[in-house]
Amino acid sequence: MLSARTASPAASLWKRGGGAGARGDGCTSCLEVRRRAAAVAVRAAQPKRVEAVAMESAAETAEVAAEKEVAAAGGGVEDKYGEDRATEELPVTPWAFSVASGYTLLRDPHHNKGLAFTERERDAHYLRGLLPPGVVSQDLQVKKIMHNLRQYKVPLQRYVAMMDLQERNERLFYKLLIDNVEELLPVVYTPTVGEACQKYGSIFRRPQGLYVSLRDKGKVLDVLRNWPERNIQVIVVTDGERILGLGDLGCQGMGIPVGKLSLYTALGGVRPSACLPITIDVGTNNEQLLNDEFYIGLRQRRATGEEYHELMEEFMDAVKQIYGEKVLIQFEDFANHNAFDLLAKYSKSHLVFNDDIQGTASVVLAGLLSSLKVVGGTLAEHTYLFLGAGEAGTGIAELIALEISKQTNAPIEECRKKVWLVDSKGLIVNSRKDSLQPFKKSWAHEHEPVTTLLDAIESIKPTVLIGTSGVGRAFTKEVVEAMASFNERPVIFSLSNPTSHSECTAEEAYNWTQGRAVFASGSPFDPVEHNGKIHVPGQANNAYIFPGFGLGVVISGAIRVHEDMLLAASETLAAQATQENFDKGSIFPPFTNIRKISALIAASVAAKAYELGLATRLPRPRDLEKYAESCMYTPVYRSYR
Ligand SMILES: O=C([O-])CC(=O)C(=O)O
Ligand SMILES: [Mg+2]
Repeated sequence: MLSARTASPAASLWKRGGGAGARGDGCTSCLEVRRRAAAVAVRAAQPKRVEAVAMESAAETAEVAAEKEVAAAGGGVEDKYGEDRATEELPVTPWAFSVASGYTLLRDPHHNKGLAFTERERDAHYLRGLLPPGVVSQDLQVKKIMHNLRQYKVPLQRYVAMMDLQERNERLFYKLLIDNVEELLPVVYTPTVGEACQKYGSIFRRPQGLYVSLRDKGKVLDVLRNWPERNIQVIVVTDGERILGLGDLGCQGMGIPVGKLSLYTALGGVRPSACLPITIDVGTNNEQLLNDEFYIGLRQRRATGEEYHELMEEFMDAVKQIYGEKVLIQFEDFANHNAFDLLAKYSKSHLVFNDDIQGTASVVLAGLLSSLKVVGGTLAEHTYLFLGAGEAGTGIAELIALEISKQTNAPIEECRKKVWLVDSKGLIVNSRKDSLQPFKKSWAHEHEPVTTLLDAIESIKPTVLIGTSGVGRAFTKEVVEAMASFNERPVIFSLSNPTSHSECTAEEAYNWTQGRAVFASGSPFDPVEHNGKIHVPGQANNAYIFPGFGLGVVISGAIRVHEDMLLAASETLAAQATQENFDKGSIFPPFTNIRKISALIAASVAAKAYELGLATRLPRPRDLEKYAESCMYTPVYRSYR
């Protein structure tokens, strides 16, 4: 049993409960109390952590109390999902705890409210004098921080300010992000997160995720145990080898899992404490970083082959051992040569999802489905040409073929023939088949060799051109004009990230097609005026998909990801684009509606998981959309009375 210990001189006894967990009533709050009590007991088995645990569990109890309040007031109780799993898995033990208060509370980002602590809370939690007398609302705090952020002219300064806020006051960070999503997405996500990763060593303040390095081989389980949260639902993991289109950034790729998971919470409503960012450090081949005195990772060239795969295997086993089989593991920004193999290998034994292959595919398919409402025809009636045959290119190509097959009942091999890919050596054709990497082989169609993109366009005459090459400005004026010469409304997607790697800019796409292009990009572009008309380019970024997709997986307790779940997500997103969006030039709904969209995506993904027999959360909630919404984290402050 964990005895209550004072975490700091200012800590106070909050509540004591002998055997509360043993009570048999089944209300949600009680389940939550039992789960947390059990989690505390498990953590208490690690003696040196007792103090931190006492603080944490007690502070969490404030949330539990607030949840009870919300429930008593007739409001929804958030964070319902995941409780059953924890209560199932962890033993129930009598317990007692104390709460962090005073100075410690102000420095605990999960519970700090800064000047928003009320007079009563200041009295109850030894905060008098530690704060200036002014009491402000959370809305005013948001207003002030937005005002301050807008003073910064350099995007990286905004990024650092946002990270500082996340470290200082988590709920305020998420409130800011949710309330100002269109303005702040480019700060915490692409393009700024790319620059942040490049300079991560210099701007590094506090670790925001878990680092698993080659040095931890044989001890990965212990490393994972050091993470303070037990009830993890989503992990985003990278090995930093292909960060956006920026290449190998080694250990500094950590900015990506951190950014992706903050969107899981802000856009998809997964609790921050259920999210775990991880970077696997096997070295880097980036000479500049190896010679950078501020580099934070292992100073060695990348481990490959057996050494690499042994570490990955140990990691994947450890995750399953600690968090069970219902934790979603999102692979992010691995290089092609590992990404496909890892996905194929672990999709048989783990709940895995590759955002760059599957998430990007799902959002682009959604973009294509809604483009059809503008350009006409069916998916099968169009011809697709890709520049770039890596994770995104082949992932999107496969999902297009799958959807065509679903719509037409034609065999998938036939449907693939509608899709052509160009890589660094030219058009992927049959005569190259023997020398192609395995993931490219199914795209080697019968055609004479063609070496340039322009020649491929002239020969194939695609109606849709998609850039997934990572090569900035690869869609030249000639390329875009060629597309416009035989298409009334050429569909052109420049998907590479960050903005500097986009195959063409929004302005170029509209100018070179006399405003006729149906354009979308991976990173955001500002609206463009062409001949008096304002075009608002859509952002075909996987951020539309993965937060809702992950929520759907979590709330259904799915144990595997199936491609039909990706198709369901695409169709749901596509259905959200309205005529009003099309009139403005975008084939996507604005990000301002993203939480609603995420709930819809979650509901359709969960419905598919139930249909496929992959869901374990039973009974199936009757109204999945309402259920998804009720599960979503909201960042309003709890009251600590
Ligand atoms: O992070 C993004 O903006 C999209 C993505 O997954 C990538 O480019 O690798
Ligand atoms: Mg990515």
